[in-house]
Amino acid sequence: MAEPIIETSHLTKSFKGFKAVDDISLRVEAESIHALIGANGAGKTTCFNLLTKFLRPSDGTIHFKGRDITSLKPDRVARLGMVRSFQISAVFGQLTVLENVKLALQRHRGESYDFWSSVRRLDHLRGRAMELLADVGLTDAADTPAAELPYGRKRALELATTLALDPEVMLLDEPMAGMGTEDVGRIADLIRSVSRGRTVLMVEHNLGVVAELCDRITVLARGGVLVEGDYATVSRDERVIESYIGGAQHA
Ligand SMILES: Nc1ncnc2c1ncn2[C@@H]1O[C@H](COP(=O)(O)OP(=O)(O)OP(=O)(O)O)[C@@H](O)[C@H]1O
Repeated sequence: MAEPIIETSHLTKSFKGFKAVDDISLRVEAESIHALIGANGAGKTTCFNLLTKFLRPSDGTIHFKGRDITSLKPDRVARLGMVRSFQISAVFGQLTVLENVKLALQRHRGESYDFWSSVRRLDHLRGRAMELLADVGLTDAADTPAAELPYGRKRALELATTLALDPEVMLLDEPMAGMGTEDVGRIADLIRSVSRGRTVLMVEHNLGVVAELCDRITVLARGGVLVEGDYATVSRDERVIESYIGGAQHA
C-alpha cells in the first residue's frame, strides 16, 4: 500500500465515558477518494470532526503527510493543505458567485483582509477565479448573487471556494445531502473531476455515489472499523450487510 496522506492511530473520542469513536486506525492513501460510511450513530461525524480538528481526541494520534497534527488548530491544519468543504464553507449570499471565489482566493493568498473595500479591489484575481468557475460549471452564473443560485449550484460554488484554497486533501461532509437525483449525478462528476491530483475523504450516506466514486471505503459500526476495502469487497461482507445495510434503510 502507498504511503498514507492521513493516518490515525488508536483514535478515540469519549463523551462522558461513552466511546463514540473507539480505537480507529485509519489510513487514507494520497490521491484516492475515500469514504466513511456506517449506520446512524456509527461514529462517522465524530471521526470526521476529529480529523478536521473540530473535536479533540480523548486518545490516539492523527498524522497528515507524516506530521503529527493531533493538537493543531483547524486553521493551521487548513493551511497545511487539509480543507473541509460544505457545511462550514463560507458563501456570502449578497455577493456574486465571482466575488465569492475572488474573496476565497484572496484569503488563500493571505492578502490583507478588509472585507467590504477588498471585494471591489480584487480584479487581479478575476482570471484565476473564472478558471475555477469553469472547473465547476458556473461560468454562466459569475455575476449572479450567490443567494439566488439553486441548491446544487450553491454546492458547486462551495467546491469552487474550497478549490481556491488549493487543498491537497478535501474533506467533504455529506456532499449529496439534500440533493435531487439530477444534482447528485452532477456533483459526483464534479467531485471526480476536481479530485484529480488531490485526496478526498468524505462522509456520505448515498451508497450509489460511494460505489461509483470511491476507491476505498471504511465502514464504521459502534465507533470502530467494521470492514475496509473497495466497494465490491465491502458490499458483500456479511457483517456489513447485517450491521450496516440493515440499519441504513434511510440512506
Ligand atoms: N457531543 C456529544 N455528546 C454525547 N454523545 C455524542 C456527542 N456526539 C456524538 N455522540 C454520540 O456518539 C455516537 C456517534 O455519533 P456520530 O454523530 O459520530 O454518528 P454518525 O455515524 O455520524 O451518525 P449519523 O449518520 O446519524 O450522523 C452516537 O451515539 C451519538 O449519540
